[in-house]
Amino acid sequence: MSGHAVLRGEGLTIRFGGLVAMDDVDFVLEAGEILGVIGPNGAGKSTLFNLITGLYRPSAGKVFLNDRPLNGLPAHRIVQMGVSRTFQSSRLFADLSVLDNVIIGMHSRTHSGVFDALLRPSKARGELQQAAAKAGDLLRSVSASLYDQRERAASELAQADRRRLEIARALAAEPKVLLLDEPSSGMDDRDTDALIADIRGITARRPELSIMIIEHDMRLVAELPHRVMVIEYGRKIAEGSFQDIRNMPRVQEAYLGRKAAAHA
Ligand SMILES: Nc1ncnc2c1ncn2[C@@H]1O[C@H](COP(=O)(O)OP(=O)(O)OP(=O)(O)O)[C@@H](O)[C@H]1O
Repeated sequence: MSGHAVLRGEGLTIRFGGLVAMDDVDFVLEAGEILGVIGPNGAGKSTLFNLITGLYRPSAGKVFLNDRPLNGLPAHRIVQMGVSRTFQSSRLFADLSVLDNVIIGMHSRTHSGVFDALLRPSKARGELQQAAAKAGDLLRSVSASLYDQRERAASELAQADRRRLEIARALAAEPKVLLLDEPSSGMDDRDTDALIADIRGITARRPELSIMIIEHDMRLVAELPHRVMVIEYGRKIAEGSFQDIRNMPRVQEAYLGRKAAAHA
């Protein structure tokens, strides 16, 4: 890690009617860092990602990418600037091939549009061929088994491979920051171990990539993130190494309830 803040949130707040889903949250993500985001169901974790990626506009507060404010920018512009994400529920194009799903993830980096396709088809075709080669390389670098399945429709993949493909597609936009929303959901222990190894492989090849990862699987949270922040009722209640935060009474209460934590 470089100590340089790539992504920063200041005083992030959002209200939905009477509900304060995010309440004055500050965070910093350093270059090359993996930051875990944990908290009970409904705590506001996905809301945080939605605020960062421009799907939600904060009621107050700001997000900066390398000191440039992201507030008010449309979601596609934020992807172009270097923040990409996966979603809790699959957003893959189910009928398209694995390779085509990755090529679509690259579209913010390819320059031919509809007019090029109509008026300068050879240019568009050339770009597409390059994109296919690049998408193949990317798939291979994320997972050899995904690469072997590159011609299959996304809908035919096993659940764990779909999750891998979502990560590959998000990486296709060549992000500086990757946001992973519960990547291990629906996975058994074996798949989760493979996912941990995949993410390690990704960061080994891209040491500057910064990752925020929302997770419920504590094995993954214990192994991957350098630092973990804990959210409850839209507020940040703790931050530190997994070893530090796991024993904090405040964190145990959030997960177990006050009485149970006292007996834990
Ligand atoms: N668009 C919205 N309109 C109204 N309420 C919303 C909206 N988005 C989120 N919320 C509310 O904000 C709160 C936080 O939701 P969020 O999905 O961020 O929680 P979470 O921590 O990601 O939960 P989980 O772990 O179950 O995925 C919840 O009470 C949710 O109902």
